Amino acid sequence: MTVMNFSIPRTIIYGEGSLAKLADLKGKKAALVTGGSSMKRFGFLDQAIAILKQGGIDSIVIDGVEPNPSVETVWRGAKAMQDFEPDWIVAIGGGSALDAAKVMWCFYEHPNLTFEDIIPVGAMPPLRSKARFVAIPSTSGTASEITAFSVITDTKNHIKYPIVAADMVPDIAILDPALPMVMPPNVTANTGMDVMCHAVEAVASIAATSFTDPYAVEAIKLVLENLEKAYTTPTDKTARFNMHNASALAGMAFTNASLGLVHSMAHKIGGEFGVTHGLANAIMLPYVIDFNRQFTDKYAYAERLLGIDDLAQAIRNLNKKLAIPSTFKDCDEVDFDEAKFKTVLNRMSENAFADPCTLTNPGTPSVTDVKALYTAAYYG
Ligand SMILES: NC(=O)c1ccc[n+]([C@@H]2O[C@H](COP(=O)([O-])OP(=O)(O)OC[C@H]3O[C@@H](n4cnc5c(N)ncnc54)[C@H](O)[C@@H]3O)[C@@H](O)[C@H]2O)c1
Ligand SMILES: CCCCCCO
Ligand SMILES: [Fe+2]
Repeated sequence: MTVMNFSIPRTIIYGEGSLAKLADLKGKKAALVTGGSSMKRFGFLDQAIAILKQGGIDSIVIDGVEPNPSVETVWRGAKAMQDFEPDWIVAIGGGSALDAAKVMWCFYEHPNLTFEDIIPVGAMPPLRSKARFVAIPSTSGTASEITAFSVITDTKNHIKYPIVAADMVPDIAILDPALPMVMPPNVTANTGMDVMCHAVEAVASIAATSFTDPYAVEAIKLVLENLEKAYTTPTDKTARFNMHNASALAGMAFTNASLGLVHSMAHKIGGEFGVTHGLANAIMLPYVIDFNRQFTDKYAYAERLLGIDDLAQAIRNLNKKLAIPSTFKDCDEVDFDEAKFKTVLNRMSENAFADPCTLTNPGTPSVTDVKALYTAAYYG
């Protein structure tokens, strides 16, 4: 029997009003990292600055983190941290902001590293010699507030790299449902289906254990019961609270069990076309479940526990209620030009095959299998 590890943040603070707990941080200086538009617009960024000040902590803001954050953005933030020398890093926003902040933190603590140095799984050197990390998610969600992962895009080769390092698990996660409550319906839908995908892929993962399955199955249950409500009634506090917790629960599962082929493929089609991560996951998830059934009975395990007949069909039904298209061809979020799709298909399939998430897929696909799955998800 091999030695296993199960790690999650030391402290997870959740529920209405939990943002105020920032006042309990002990320290002198904090660097706040955010995308900036929604957190500024809805006042959460100013609230965080004021609460930190109450606790005696001065802060700077590193904003402008873009969706699918780039290496350039990470270096810009790391430089600002090297100049300010914070003892806390407070990331507030969506997964893009939280992910960018994690790698900024790494380059703040290790300024001589290159991005290529940290691409190999587990290659990042230890963190926390200069700062500790608080993550405050505004989407429900990528669960970057829980995970040992960060996804950064190399704009030179259009590849999204999942960076994997245990030290990147935040010290504190603050799950205040007031933040995701202001998400517009399309962001609610896309990020909510990312939660579903995290949970389903974690259950089917070859690294799934009795430590991870309970979190993953509970997350699937909460998404099935709450996502449509959060989408149709954005101010429903119970639905937002349950979705925000579902995101973190799924995160506790997949930060330890990792994911599978859907995420590998979502990373690479995201790098090529810029499609939103959760939307790409939502479109592809049913196709990959149908493909993976030949390798695993874990979908049937989850169906029995949840009392549902066909998980892939339940996901197709939920996608429809969330106005998520069943194919990339019908997806109007980005221009999925057919000629470009055909041109990049081979490269995208090879890159997805090489993505770390493929390692824990319940079965090993061939590059031809990946191409066939992209094609099925493109045309239907
Ligand atoms: N680290 C991990 O474990 C992990 C897991 C899954 C995905 N990811 C990565 O996370 C990124 C996606 O993050 P995301 O899905 O949270 O989206 P995001 O951070 O890219 O944000 C999407 C959009 O929603 C807006 N937004 C965010 N919160 C909002 C709110 N409360 N109200 C209104 N608008 C809001 C943002 O400004 C942005 O325009 C991708 O790069 C993906 O690869 C990381
Ligand atoms: C190896 C796990 C990487 C997780 C990335 C989530 O998009
Ligand atoms: Fe994801």
